[in-house]
Amino acid sequence: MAAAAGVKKIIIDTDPGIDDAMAIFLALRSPEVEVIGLTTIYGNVYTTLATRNALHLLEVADRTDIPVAEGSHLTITKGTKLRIADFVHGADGLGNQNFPPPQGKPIDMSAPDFLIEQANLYPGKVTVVALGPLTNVALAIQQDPSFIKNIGQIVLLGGAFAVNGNVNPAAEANIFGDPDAADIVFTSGADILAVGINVTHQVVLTDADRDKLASSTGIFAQYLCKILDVYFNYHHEAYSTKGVYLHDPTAMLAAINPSLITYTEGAVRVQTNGITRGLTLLYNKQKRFAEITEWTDQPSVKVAVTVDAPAVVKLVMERLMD
Ligand SMILES: O=c1[nH]cnc2c1ncn2[C@@H]1O[C@H](CO)[C@@H](O)[C@H]1O
Repeated sequence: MAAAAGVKKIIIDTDPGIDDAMAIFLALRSPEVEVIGLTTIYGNVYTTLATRNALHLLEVADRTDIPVAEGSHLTITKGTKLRIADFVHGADGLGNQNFPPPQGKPIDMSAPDFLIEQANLYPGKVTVVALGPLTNVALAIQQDPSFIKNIGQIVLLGGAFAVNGNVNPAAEANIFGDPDAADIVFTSGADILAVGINVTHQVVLTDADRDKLASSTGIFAQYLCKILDVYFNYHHEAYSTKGVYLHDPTAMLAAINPSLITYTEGAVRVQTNGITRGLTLLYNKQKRFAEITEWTDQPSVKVAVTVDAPAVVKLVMERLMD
């Protein structure tokens, strides 16, 4: 599909994942962006299954023209003990539906190499929307010193800024998945917008919204209603909210239309060990500390603070029911 001028090119780094599936479909239904690739990562599922699910979702959407590049199977420190959130998304990552295996295959290039290639090809024009742990993005930063200047923006779903996490009171799942990678990304100097669960927990798709989705004949609405049960059940058990949090769709819409959120700026560091491993801490730079520390001269990133939640839910509903 040829892209019109002014359309933002995006690469979705993803661990599908039920809310990832929603975010991917949302991007495919958004005229403001052109999805130029998916890269895969562990998180909600292992990387091999994330790749399979990414290919499957593109087949459901009839968009097999979009390449899928497989990402890292290990953390950036070569850790093999991964925390996989199959209890949120089902063993298959997509609501235990036993979908047939996809026909397609990933391209013959790793996710970090694909990110670097596309950033070089369209300098300043590509947005990475990172919906899982940040290993692939950190590897791209390490492998190519010009990546941080060639990449347009990195919009990431991650962190719990001044609120409790969702893995434990300290940490949000994507940052907890690879805290070392997250710290590399936050301190890289790239143009970064972090959308944390302090924001996404304000965006709830209610049981009534789901019923409305179910009444739509749109292919995405029909497909999502099949896989959403597991995600709703998990939320009913784990939270007292009457509905599910729209983490990945909110980050996707923040990338598509930044006016849906407001943000603050400052340096972000990630705790990489101890009981607060995965904690994200924002330094607002309002005090000039005399002492030289790990915070001194760190670049500023954008951290989302408010969201127009009704507008986000409305867009999600409209575009997925279309
Ligand atoms: O309770 C949870 N534990 C682990 N992962 C979760 C939980 N809830 C949602 N997610 C997944 O992690 C990201 C947001 O942190 C989202 O991508 C969501 O799918």
